[in-house]
Amino acid sequence: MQSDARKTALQILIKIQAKRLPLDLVIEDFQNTINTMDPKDRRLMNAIVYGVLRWRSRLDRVIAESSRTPLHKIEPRIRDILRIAIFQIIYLDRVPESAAIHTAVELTKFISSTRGAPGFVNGVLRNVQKVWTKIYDPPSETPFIQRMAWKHAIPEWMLERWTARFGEDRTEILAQSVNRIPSITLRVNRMRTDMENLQGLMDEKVREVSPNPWINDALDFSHPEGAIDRLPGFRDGFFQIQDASAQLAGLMLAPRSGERILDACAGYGGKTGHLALLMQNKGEITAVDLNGSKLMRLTHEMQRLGVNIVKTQTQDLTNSKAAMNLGRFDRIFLDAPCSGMGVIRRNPDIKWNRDEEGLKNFALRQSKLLETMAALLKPGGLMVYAVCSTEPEETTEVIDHFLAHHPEMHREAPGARFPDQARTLLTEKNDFMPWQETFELDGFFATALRKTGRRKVVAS
Ligand SMILES: C[S@@+](CC[C@H](N)C(=O)[O-])C[C@H]1O[C@@H](n2cnc3c(N)ncnc32)[C@H](O)[C@@H]1O
Repeated sequence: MQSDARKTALQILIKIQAKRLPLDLVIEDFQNTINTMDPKDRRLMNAIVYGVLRWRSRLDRVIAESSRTPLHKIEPRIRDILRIAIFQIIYLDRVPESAAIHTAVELTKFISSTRGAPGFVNGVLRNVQKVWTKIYDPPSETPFIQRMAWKHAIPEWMLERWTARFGEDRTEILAQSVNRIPSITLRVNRMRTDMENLQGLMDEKVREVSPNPWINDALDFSHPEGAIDRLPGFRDGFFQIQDASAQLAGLMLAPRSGERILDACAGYGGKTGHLALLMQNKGEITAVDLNGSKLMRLTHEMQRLGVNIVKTQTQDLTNSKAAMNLGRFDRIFLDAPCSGMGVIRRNPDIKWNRDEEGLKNFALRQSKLLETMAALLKPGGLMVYAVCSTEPEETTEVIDHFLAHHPEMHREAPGARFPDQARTLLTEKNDFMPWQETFELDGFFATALRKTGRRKVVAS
């Protein structure tokens, strides 16, 4: 019988590759299967999926060196099986080489009807041990960009733009950091419990639990014993998982009890839960997303947290006319869809699913969303524009372009709710822009924009 861990890992990798779908969405699709796995299998499955995506181009180099068939001519599903096996041989000490090869051959029989496929996989993998140590690291004379791409498994186009912006030294640190496995951060639900109680509950089920240095009411931890929803206090709504960067962006909006808030692009409700907490569950939050099934999950999430001030609406917010049906808001959080290039360490598929053209398309969509938000914000109101990226197209350039066309909107420094210790993460213009390589935070961008008056219509 084929091990569930490897089979599920393979199915996830095939789906990501074939449909260019984001890892988190694909994992969602497999959640029922994952929930039935025992913790050991689930850990192995996670290690394989994330490991293969993290090191993909390096693993492919080993395949190319070990196979007589050129890499691009190998059937994509067989390529994924080879990547899974090579990842185990190189990175997972606990898996003997023979087991990695045997399970790869079994997987091949399971998914391929091509007669020679199992023999081909067996033959390639028998060569791996001989070749991988010779070619895994680049020769020292390799030019910088190619050396970084080889060593850290990062596409050259990303390294080129980072090197042009930051120089070689910082790019190297950034390249290393995107492959580090980050700790997980949770936000304590103060309506249900407190830090001390939750830390006590967590202590036995996770490792390295400690208060997050940037923000109050947040705990960092690693190596959860099982799935997050099995951790103590989860079912009781004691916490929500959310990186400190995203929490700091929520504090920039600083919503108050009784206000009318729009959570635009609300997704599964990470920000919604935080905003409701800041409002002490008093007032009204309208959570909007293009994806209705995400909003259904958001509704369950709010029930779990004990939040009852949220109503949801499935809507395309790039259509500013249609959005007027939502009414006007005191504050708006726009968590815009983006490349996610600040969170590669959590979503390593982003390395292989993005290109420069795509950044321009994101920027166009972000600009349209900002236009809608400008119309929905009450005079005197505040909005926060946020993306989990630090690429200029999606951050400063989008905002500078927007402000040039909206004299009624102004950047504003975060208010008193923003923690003092995090002010070092603000730029000269008061944009919040932490760097993942320096601060152990997700790469992020958020800016607060105040609407100071009505927009003047200029006669042409
Ligand atoms: C960055 S994610 C939101 C994450 C969420 N706010 C959270 O904290 O968990 C961006 C969201 O924008 C949604 N989206 C994309 N295009 C949209 C549009 N035109 N109108 C409304 N929502 C959109 C996506 O479905 C996705 O859920």
